[in-house]
Amino acid sequence: MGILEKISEIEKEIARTQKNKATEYHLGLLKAKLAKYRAQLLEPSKSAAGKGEGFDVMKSGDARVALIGFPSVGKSTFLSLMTSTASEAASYEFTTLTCIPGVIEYKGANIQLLDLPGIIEGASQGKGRGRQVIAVARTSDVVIMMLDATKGEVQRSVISHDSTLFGLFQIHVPSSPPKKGGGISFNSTVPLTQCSEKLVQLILHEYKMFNAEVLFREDCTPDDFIDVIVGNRVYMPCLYVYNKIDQISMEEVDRLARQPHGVVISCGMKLNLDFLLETLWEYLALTCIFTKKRGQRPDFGDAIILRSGASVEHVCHRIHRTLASQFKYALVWVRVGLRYR
Ligand SMILES: Nc1nc2c(ncn2[C@@H]2O[C@H](COP(=O)(O)OP(=O)(O)OP(=O)(O)O)[C@@H](O)[C@H]2O)c(=O)[nH]1
Ligand SMILES: [K+]
Ligand SMILES: [Mg+2]
Repeated sequence: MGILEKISEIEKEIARTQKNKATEYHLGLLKAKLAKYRAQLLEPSKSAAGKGEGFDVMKSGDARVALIGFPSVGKSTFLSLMTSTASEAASYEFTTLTCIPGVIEYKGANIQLLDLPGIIEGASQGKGRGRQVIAVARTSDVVIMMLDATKGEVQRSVISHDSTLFGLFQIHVPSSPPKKGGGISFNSTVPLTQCSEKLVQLILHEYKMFNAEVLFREDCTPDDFIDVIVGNRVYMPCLYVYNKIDQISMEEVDRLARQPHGVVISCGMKLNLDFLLETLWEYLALTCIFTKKRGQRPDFGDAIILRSGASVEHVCHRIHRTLASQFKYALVWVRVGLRYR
């Protein structure tokens, strides 16, 4: 049986199992299995055949942004508008079938923008090109979720609540090998209403973990616990962009513009694109370093652009590869802004 079938079998079994105290362990076990298979789906396949063809785009520039969304929301139109690359746009779904890179030049930075095929419900389970799209999205610094403003509400809720993009927000890290001896110790600092020692043991055994110290500091659900085991959830900065606002009323535009992490635009009428760039820039949280010669004003036209968290050593490497080894000290001035996340 293939993984997809196994997943669907388990999902069916979960659906037909009544939820009560007596079935709690059984359900927990099923969910653990389900999560395990899903994680397998998201791992790159062993055989190179059929894997990611047309999706392996080299990283370039200072940052990478992936365009994710349902078919025909205007992803390719957006890429063609913002970069000098043309990506075919048309009124039928699945116009784009591979990953198409372009470059946005903004504030002296080169931001690589990736156009991708439309995703459909069930993408993370391998439907359509879902797996490849998600794999590319995970390599980016910010994800733009593009939505059709005329269907914005529905699309956004599907994207964020359905398991469609489960994998996008979760980076799989293999668990460390078990320590010799020990077994499983179980403790909690709060009363647990949803997980029990037995259930935790079952879940851990399912993941072949026989030695572990488990401490609950919150009243977690079995799903929360599984998330912790499968890997650390890493949430990527994500901007919801409602395109095609030329098709909806002003009241509706106003309402969408107030959605959290939301920006409204129209590619067709070139509306609000500057604000989108400004917001994207904020989400990228890049650090701009300007150099200055002694006694002269800094050259604000020419920035060294680094990801946040970069060190002085990184700056040295960007100036000259031998600079770091001869480096003695640096004078650093910092410009602070109020609008930082
Ligand atoms: N009215 C309106 N139509 C738009 C806008 N932006 C794009 N479109 C149209 O929407 C249709 C789909 O655009 P695409 O850019 O192909 O959409 P896509 O998301 O790349 O589609 P797939 O590659 O098939 O997933 C085209 O007919 C575009 O002309 C907009 O702001 N307003
Ligand atoms: K299209
Ligand atoms: Mg397209």
